[in-house]
This record gives sequence, structure tokens and C-alpha cells, in this order.
Amino acid sequence: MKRTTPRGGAAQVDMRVPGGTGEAVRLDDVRKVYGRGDGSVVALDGLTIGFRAGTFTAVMGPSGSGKSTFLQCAAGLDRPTSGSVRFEGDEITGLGEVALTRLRRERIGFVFQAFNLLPALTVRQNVTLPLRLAGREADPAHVAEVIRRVGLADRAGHRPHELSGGQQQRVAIARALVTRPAVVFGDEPTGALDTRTALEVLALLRESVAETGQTVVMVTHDPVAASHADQVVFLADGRFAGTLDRPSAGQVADRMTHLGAWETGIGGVR
Ligand SMILES: Nc1ncnc2c1ncn2[C@@H]1O[C@H](COP(=O)(O)OP(=O)(O)OP(=O)(O)O)[C@@H](O)[C@H]1O
Repeated sequence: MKRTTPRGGAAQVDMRVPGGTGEAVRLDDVRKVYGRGDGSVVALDGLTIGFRAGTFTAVMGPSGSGKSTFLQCAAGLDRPTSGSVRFEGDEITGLGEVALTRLRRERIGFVFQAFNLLPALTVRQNVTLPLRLAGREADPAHVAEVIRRVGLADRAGHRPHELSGGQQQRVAIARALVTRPAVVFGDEPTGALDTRTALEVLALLRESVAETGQTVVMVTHDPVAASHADQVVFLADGRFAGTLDRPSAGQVADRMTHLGAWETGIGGVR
């Protein structure tokens, strides 16, 4: 656990990708401190990082390196202590709760490790839920297309308990895609799935990047999952700790070993 210390020249790395078409999400010098005084913890320590639109990025790092905190701040679920978070160029750090909720509903999709489906609702109803929450009309043809895209056309009337884990995660992906969000954030989206099903889910995320120009940012502990991304960003002690472009799972695992990620036995290579 990292205690509050003076900044002491914390390295700031700008990882803007040259020649990009623009950044979907950008964090500048983001600092997040939990608690106050002696017991305070620096979760993000001046993180500067950008995610080019239409790319698939995996975020990795040792346990406690700040991945979840990063995701919460980048997705407008939590507020940084200081620094700037921009979403498609719009500064979101100063937004009030109502505006942040609207941003999350209209421009962001979420896929979590726990699928978080509503058990009483059918696949179709679960998928359309974000539209209803946003007060938007659900275009039946669009909803059907999204459900077809995740391979569940023949299950649209089923309830979650009638589906396998992989199928439930595919419903969660359809639900994340239905509002046509600019960015889909994944927090260990394959964490609860077996290897084969995880690969299907990763293929779907990749497809949404390739076909609809979506931006996907996925936190994962799994080097195999990370190897499906365009780039892997590493965090250590709440700071940017390097990046790998289209790495193999072995290269990702090597980098994680270098960062001391496996020393605690957490997040071993599967
Ligand atoms: N609500 C909180 N209050 C106090 N400290 C927190 C809180 N949330 C996270 N932390 C601390 O902030 C640091 C970063 O935590 P975070 O959950 O972002 O790391 P992580 O990389 O996602 O870890 P893991 O891989 O284990 O999930 C850790 O030291 C953690 O203990």
C-alpha cells in the first residue's frame, strides 16, 4: 500500500499516439488520494495517459497499482483529487452529478466481471434497459441487430438463469453497445469465464472496435486477454509504467514479472 508522499518529481509520461484521429479519453496529471492525513493512500500519482478513438487497450499492473481507480476516474464514476479527465475532448472533472450520470448513460458502456443482469428481465429487456434509463426510444431493428451481433438472436426471450456464463456476458456486452457509446470500459470482463468463452468475449469486443469504431478500455489481470488488445498499458504505483503494442501473452507476462506483479501470487498467468 502506498502512503501519501510529496510528489517528488513523479514521472509524467505522455503517451499520445502519433498520427491518431483524436483521443476518446484523456487523463492529465490525475491524482487520486483516498482518506486524509497519516492513513491516506495515493492510488493515482500524476497519471497522464490518452486513448485514441477506435482502439482496443488493455490496462494491466500489479495488485494495488491503481487500475480500478483509473477506470473509475476515466469513466466518470469517481472524481480525481486533482488533474484533468477529458472525454472526447470535453473536460468532465468539474461536471455535477446529473451531467456525469447523463455522460455515463449516453456515451459510455460498461462490462464488469459480474454480469450484473437483472434476473427477472429477458435478454431483450436487459439489453434495452440503458435506453429506457436514458429515456430513449428503443429501435427494435437496432436492438435485434445488437443481439444478433453477440450471437443470441435465438435467446432474446430467455432469462439470464437460462443462459451460460459466456452467454450472460454476451448479453452484458450487447447492453453496453446498445446506446452506441463512444467508449466501452471493461473491468475484468473475462475474469469469470473459462478460456474458450473468454476468447469469444474478447473477439466480440475486438469486433465492436473494428466494425463500429468503438473505443474499448479493459482492465485485466490476464496476459492472454491483454494480448487481444491493440496495445497494453501498464500501471505501477499509480503511475504510467510503459506500453506494449500488440504484444504476445508471453511478452505481457514478462513485463508483469518485471513489475513484480506475480510476487504476491495474485493474478497468476493462466
Ligand atoms: N476506497 C478506498 N479507500 C482507501 N484506499 C483505497 C480505496 N480504493 C482503493 N484504495 C487503495 O488504492 C490503491 C489502488 O487500488 P486499486 O483498487 O485502484 O488497484 P488495482 O490495481 O485495481 O488493484 P487489484 O488488481 O488488486 O484490483 C490500493 O493501495 C488500494 O488499497
